[in-house]
Amino acid sequence: MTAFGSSASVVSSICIALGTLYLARRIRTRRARKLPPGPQRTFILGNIAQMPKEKEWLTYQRWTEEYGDVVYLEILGQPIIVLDSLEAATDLLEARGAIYSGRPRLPMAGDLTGFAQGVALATYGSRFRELRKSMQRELGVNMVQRYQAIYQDGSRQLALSAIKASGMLRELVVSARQFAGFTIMKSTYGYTTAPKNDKWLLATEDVMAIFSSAATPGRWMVDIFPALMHLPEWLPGTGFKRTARKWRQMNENVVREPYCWAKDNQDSDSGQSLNFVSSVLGQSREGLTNEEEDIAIWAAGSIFGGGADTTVSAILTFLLAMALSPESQRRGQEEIDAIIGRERLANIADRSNTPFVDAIMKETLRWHPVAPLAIPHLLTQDDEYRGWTFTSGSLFMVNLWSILHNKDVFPDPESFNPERFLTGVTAEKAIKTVKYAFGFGRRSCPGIHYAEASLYVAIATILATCDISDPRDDSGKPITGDHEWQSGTISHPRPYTVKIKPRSESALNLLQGGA
Ligand code: HEM
Repeated sequence: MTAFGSSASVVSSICIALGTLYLARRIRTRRARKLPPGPQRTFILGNIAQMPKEKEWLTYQRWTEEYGDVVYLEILGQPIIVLDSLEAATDLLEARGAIYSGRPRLPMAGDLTGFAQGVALATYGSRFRELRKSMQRELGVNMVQRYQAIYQDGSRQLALSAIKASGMLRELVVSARQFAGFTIMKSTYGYTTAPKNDKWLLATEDVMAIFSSAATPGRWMVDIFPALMHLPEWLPGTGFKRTARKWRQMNENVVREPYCWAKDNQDSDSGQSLNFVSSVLGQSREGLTNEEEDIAIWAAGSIFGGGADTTVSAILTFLLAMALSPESQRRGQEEIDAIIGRERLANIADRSNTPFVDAIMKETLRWHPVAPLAIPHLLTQDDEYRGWTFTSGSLFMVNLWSILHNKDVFPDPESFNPERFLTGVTAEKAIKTVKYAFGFGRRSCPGIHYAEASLYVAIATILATCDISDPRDDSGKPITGDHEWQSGTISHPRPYTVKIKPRSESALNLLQGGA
């Protein structure tokens, strides 16, 4: 698929010429300002050639050692500032959240394909606030307790399918996806996904692949020259508009269809009252206005968008960590045996009584953060910081990976060590810092309580019932220490296998019989 047809028209040539002049002017203006240090830039292209293609977090961390914790980059005139310390990230994204909470505008993915209707790419403004309010009301720490039975059901299925997937490369990922899909679709819409090839999960996977293509940096000319968005579709070279129209329809379908299903089924046996949509609908006797319904549809859709891939990544990181760290696994199992016993499976309330298992979850989120660079924040007003001037429209990336591998807070950061949250002089600081795995300020993850509750139940269920061992990479070689993680906003471990066996016959019975 091409982003911009090969018959690149006169129109695009004019746009490129005008755009280039515009960029050159912007760059000249900016040169007069005091900017943070960063790698040497070239005229117009800026730092394009130096931008890392994989394990970006390591390159940014290396640049920090050279230039300091605030690094300035520029691509085609777009300022990008990398924040590599907790101090800089909280100073700007939290303390000055009122002006550091925008999101980059992605004309292809956001405007044309419609992803900016969801929370993660929404422009910072009144609609965004309504979306966040709806999510925060329904996903608060107490509200997620109502999904208890769903987390438990999903976790039993996850443990059983992980046992079946033992030693297999692809099936483990399928099990983790099924867990995320089941828990989210059930708690958001009351819909029970099919054990295999569920129509909505398949459609959602297609739409997530569309998002990856639509949001690929540099792929779409319209992302560089947003004015192209307004060209009519009949003009040669505007194939991207037809592609976007088709994609938009698919995107709208995956958020609207389950919502309509939930609405129709909320009083029947299959649609439970304990789901996000029925709860939102239940708050209004007269029915929702069109605006309220739009918020409900996209807030619900954002749960899948924000929660599915992140959960998969965390589960895969946890299983690998357990295979690589048998001592942590054994201590987690012993704690569960002693506190919860072998007669039932874990629930959310057990979390406060099982500090080591809770620490395994925290360490999973720290050891390799699900979103190592979070999602870029956009500055919406000129600002000054430590004597530097940042212009409105600058993008701010936080190197979460680096913050969560800071040796002063997390000594020996490469090793998986849940103990760091329980004892030692840095434990308190470690607990405070690890919450930033969910991002910063007004854009921090609204699913934090949901994610922690579902991950805790899944981790505790697997530890209680399974033994995990023998990690191998995709070529069958044993993994002994280092393993690689893939690039992307959501980063997964590179494909691997582990052996997963039931701990005992009674553990298997518990999984098969339900708690
Ligand atoms: C292990 C699980 C998860 C992790 C580590 C995680 C982490 C993050 C991070 C780092 C961000 C970006 C924050 C920023 O820009 O400063 C984010 C945003 C977001 N997350 Fe999560 N997340 C997880 C699970 C979830 C779940 C379960 C949901 C839904 C229930 C969710 C919904 C969202 C949404 C909607 C956003 C966009 C927020 C906005 O732009 O205002 N996430 N998440």
